[in-house]
Amino acid sequence: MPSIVTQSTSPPPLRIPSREVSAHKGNFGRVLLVGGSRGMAGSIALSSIAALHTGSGLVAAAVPDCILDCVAGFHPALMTIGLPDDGQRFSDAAWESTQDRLSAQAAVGCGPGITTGSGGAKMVEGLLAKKDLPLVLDADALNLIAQQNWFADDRFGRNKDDAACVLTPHPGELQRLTGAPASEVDGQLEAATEMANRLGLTIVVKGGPSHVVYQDGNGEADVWRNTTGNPGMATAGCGDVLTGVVTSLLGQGLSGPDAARLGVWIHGRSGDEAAARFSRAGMTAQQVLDALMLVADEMTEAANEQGS
Ligand SMILES: NC(=O)C1=CN([C@@H]2O[C@H](COP(=O)(O)OP(=O)(O)OC[C@H]3O[C@@H](n4cnc5c(N)ncnc54)[C@H](O)[C@@H]3O)[C@@H](O)[C@H]2O)[C@@H](O)CC1
Ligand SMILES: Nc1ncnc2c1ncn2[C@@H]1O[C@H](COP(=O)(O)OP(=O)(O)O)[C@@H](O)[C@H]1O
Ligand SMILES: [Mg+2]
Repeated sequence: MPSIVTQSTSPPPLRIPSREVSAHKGNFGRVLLVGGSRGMAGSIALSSIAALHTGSGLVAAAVPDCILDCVAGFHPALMTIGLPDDGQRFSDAAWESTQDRLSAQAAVGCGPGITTGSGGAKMVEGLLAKKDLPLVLDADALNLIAQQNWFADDRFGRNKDDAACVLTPHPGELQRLTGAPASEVDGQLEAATEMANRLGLTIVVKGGPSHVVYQDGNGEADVWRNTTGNPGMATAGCGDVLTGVVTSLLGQGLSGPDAARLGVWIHGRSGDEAAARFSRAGMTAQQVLDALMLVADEMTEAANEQGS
């Protein structure tokens, strides 16, 4: 088991450049969040709005057309793309309708609320195969990979010339992916380390605390332990928020390991701010989302550090 590097609660593990006075939306990336279904429209909305609060310039949610109006209603700045559905969730035609939009995206996040139907499976398989596209996979996208056993061989592995691919499983999803019991933290980190090394992925093992497992360039995986966050985040949708945060940071040009570590750190900071302003028992993913806009500048270098 590789040694674990524990992050200080402050400062963050890294910082992104402060914003130039002349900045425009294009400087901060256009990203796409793909998922949602009837009954789980909130998940993809949480991910998409989290990307906006993490600083993305442009964010669109690609959702089953049957929930488009619902998702669009969550935030006026969010753009929405209605994809073919079966009345509940993506139909098999959804992936074909998505492909020609991907070249414009700096990063894609997929999985929240997508369910494990065949339309979602075609979407996830297509995204996994697009190795030039920075990608975050969460929730049912991970459950589909487990069900289809897509990680049994190296077909979807990414080498150092490929774009980043970040997985964000909670322990239940990681158990489905690797067989390592959700109750055994060391076993799960070892399984994540094996997958990170074999497939060139960055893996966020979510929990209290979360860990990020990633290849550090000399071919061996490192394990990084986060120290922000609190049990108040054990509430529906907090993982969906993280998916949007990491997707946004990939879209702003960070590597997989950097986007995952900084994303987990700022996500936990938002959870801590939400707990302080409300309560651990009473906070929801909405408050974590709202707190994100309060702490987001903690990720950037002070202007004078930039000399601007
Ligand atoms: N408002 C919404 O639309 C929401 C939609 N969601 C979606 O619901 C779908 C299912 O996700 P869920 O995570 O709820 O369901 P899962 O079935 O994946 O996870 C729930 C089960 O996994 C295990 N598990 C989860 N976290 C664990 C931990 N930290 N330690 C040990 N075991 C753990 C437990 O057995 C738990 O009962 C996903 O697509 C997700 O995006 C959820 O994110 C909740 C909010
Ligand atoms: N006890 C805890 N301490 C710190 N963070 C936690 C704790 N419980 C849950 N979290 C965080 O909340 C999020 C839960 O993710 P997930 O289970 O995918 O939620 P959902 O799918 O409902 O959005 C993860 O980022 C996890 O690290
Ligand atoms: Mg989740």
